[in-house]
Amino acid sequence: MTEILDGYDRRLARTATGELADLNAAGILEAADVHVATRLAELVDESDPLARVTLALTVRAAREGSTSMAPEHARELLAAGATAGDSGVQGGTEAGGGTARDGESEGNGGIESDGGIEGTSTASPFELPPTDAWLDRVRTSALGEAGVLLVEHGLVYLDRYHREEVQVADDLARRAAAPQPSIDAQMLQDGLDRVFAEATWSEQRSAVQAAAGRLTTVLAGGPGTGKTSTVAGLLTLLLEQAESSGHRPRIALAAPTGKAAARLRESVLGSLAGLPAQDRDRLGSDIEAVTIHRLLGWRPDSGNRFRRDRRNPLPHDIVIIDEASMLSLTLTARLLEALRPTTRLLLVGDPDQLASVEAGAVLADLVAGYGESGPVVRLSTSHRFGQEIGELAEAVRVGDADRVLELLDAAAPGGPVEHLPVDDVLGADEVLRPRLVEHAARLRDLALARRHADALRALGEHRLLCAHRDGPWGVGPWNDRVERWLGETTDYAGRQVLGRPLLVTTNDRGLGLYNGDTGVMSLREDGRVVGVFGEPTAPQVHAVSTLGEVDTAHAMTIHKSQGSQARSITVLLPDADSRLLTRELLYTAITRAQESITLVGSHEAIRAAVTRRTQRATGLRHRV
Ligand SMILES: Nc1ncnc2c1ncn2[C@@H]1O[C@H](COP(=O)(O)OP(=O)(O)OP(=O)(O)O)[C@@H](O)[C@H]1O
Repeated sequence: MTEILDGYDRRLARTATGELADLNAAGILEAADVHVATRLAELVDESDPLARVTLALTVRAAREGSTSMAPEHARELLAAGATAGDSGVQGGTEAGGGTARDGESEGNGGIESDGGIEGTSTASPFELPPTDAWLDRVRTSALGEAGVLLVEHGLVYLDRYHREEVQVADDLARRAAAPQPSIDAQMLQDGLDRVFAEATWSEQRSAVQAAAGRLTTVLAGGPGTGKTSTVAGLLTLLLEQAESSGHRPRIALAAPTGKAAARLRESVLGSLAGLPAQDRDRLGSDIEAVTIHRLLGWRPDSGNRFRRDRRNPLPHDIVIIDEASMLSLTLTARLLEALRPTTRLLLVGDPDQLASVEAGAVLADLVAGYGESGPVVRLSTSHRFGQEIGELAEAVRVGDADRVLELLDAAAPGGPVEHLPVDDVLGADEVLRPRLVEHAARLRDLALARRHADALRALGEHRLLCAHRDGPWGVGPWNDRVERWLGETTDYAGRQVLGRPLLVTTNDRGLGLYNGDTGVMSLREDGRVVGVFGEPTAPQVHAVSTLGEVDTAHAMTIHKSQGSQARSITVLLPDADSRLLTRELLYTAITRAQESITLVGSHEAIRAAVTRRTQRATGLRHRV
């Protein structure tokens, strides 16, 4: 959303001059974009204003999740800025739909404006030449000559992301060209007949068959399509293959977040439990899943480099990465370079979900780039949802807004799918208040009774999800509202401590708590207030004084909910013109629900969400 900033807005880069200052004042560039671009342009003595603007727009694109800048997006962005500037209207729409990212919903630097930003300055639209001439000028500019900016596939890259995209594509190509693992075909067939004996498992069976003979596999599928069952089946059959060689393969299970890693371990163990005894026992129960950062080994001197790399690769024979939709380009590059040439890699995830917080949309790119060929194996039948949620999720996934609205209109209140078609958020209070207060009160009662496992179980019963952090549809006000309602409804006045749902916002490896983990404030036997986290089967109890940064989580953002599920989900959708409202966001929210989903928002908001795609300019899909 393009905004006109007033002279006191913190988003203004005070030292900016010329065209960058104008674009900053028009709200097209943030102060950070201007600072980075100015510094890099100074380093190479760039004198061409067009090259400086291109650089700043490329920095902006990276901040918004793209690995490169697409000229047509930039053109639309500037045109929207000019419109906003001419009319002095605050908050024009961003044509071309820059990517709505976590940074905005999470940090929300006022994107959903809190009002009060006056149109006191005017946007000075920067005249862009025709695209070919523009890209030629970038190529021959000082920034282009110095390799700070690169032009390829009609996109403009910052050097780092270009390098990483090329590396990822090269590493994948090298792995595809290398000799593939040899397999005892008869043993594999016998194993598949045992593990996936019933006809309903044919998709998983084909997936394991394909993956068993490959160094790299991308296993793509929506929720409940049997991805974990495929992973469990593949692992046990690969272990069986290795038995005759006497070498037990080393296996790494990892995910981009700690929460997803913990869930991966639980679900692989759960899937193993359903296998015949001989296959279940082969893997054993001492499997561990870790974050990719931990797998690669943190380095205190670098946020982007790891102890494991080409010179010091991972010792594992099989590396499985779950929730691969959250993989950024940089992390993928680091992961691939840390694999030995003979290590099998299985990337598992749902390409239709929200992409990573950082630049890149690796899983979606690989699936789009390879199509149905190459290393991609797709699972398409969901075995988890009831029919209603499954149909709704599928209609959203394919972008059929009419069908989505038809399903919502036909849905009965109290059923697995529910729609509260309100324009004004307060219009939903009557339905939401009892639901939210009941859940919060139950958490509080269980905490008071010191029933930690039950409190964690109750946490997974319901979740309120928002697109934004702030504003009327945001997490902050809804957390406050639930606490106020709870205070009004019960004899607990003021802010509630016991039973307060918690969301961890930083990684604490010492405590084993990770960004995105959820827990409950509870009471220990000795009467101390503690935070309880983890699985109900094995609650982790930590004194409140030892906890790092935690937020209240009566409500949480859809971004933060990625990788987790709840029995029932309520989603607050913002106004139709919110740029965060995209198909990927709505799909991710709906697919968090195991048994029931309630969408709160107008028909226009739902239509806008289904039709607006997250647009990330990335070149990986053209390279693979
Ligand atoms: N082909 C199948 N036939 C019958 N049941 C299946 C099949 N595939 C999966 N299931 C069941 O569906 C449920 C979900 O499967 P699984 O956990 O493997 O899916 P998933 O894709 O990993 O889900 P998510 O990513 O949402 O966790 C499990 O209970 C599993 O036993």
